[in-house]
Amino acid sequence: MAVGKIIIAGNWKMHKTQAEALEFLTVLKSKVEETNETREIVLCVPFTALSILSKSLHGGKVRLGAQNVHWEDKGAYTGEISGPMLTELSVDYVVIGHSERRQYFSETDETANLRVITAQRHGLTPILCVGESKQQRDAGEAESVIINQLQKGLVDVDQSNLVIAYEPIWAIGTGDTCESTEANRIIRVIRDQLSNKNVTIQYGGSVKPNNIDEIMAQSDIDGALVGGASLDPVNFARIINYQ
Ligand SMILES: O=C(CO)COP(=O)(O)O
Repeated sequence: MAVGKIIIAGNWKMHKTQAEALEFLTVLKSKVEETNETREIVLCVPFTALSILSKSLHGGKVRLGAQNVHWEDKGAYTGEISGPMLTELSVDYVVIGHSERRQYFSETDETANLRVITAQRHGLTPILCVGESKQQRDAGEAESVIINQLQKGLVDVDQSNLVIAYEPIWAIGTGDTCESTEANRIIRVIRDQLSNKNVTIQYGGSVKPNNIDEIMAQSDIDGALVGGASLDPVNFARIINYQ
């Protein structure tokens, strides 16, 4: 059904060597040849796989994404990566503010905001991740947490080049998917916060071949950000080719 452009993105997190990435791509390409052009396919891969995939994807229907970008173009920031380093490799998307970055690497709404603005300055499309923890949900705070993340994360952001991913933390990597109707309800809450109502808003958290059809049948869900199930090309292709 979808409101914004449909984008199905795989977030490989810290998985796959270059050799494994190429092997994956060979299988995936063969399975998405017939995929409708209105569905954008994105692979958000480790930095080390960007170069080789960039060469193999050239001109194809699969787009490349990174998993982070720093707000400075260069400098003494050990372990970080800059916008020009990504655009040189034909990267189009970048995941920002993922809950794993927030939880394990002290990423904040303020740094996520700087990264989103920087991504846009370089012509990259940021995929800003928001979502509540189990504790926050149980306390009835899901909406207020997400609204706060959006208000801080979207300061001075151009909403004409933006993707939001709603990823409830308790549903990530747990097999515990958020009910699709509930994901749709929260995504409407997110859309209400935006000035551009056509922003692509994805759902992420235990998306699998057996639940994607129901998720994508919802009125406001414009795609998925897929973790574990995007590591297998057959599973990921089934998700891309949802009914
Ligand atoms: O974090 C996610 C995507 O960014 C979701 O991960 P899973 O699909 O493994 O739950």
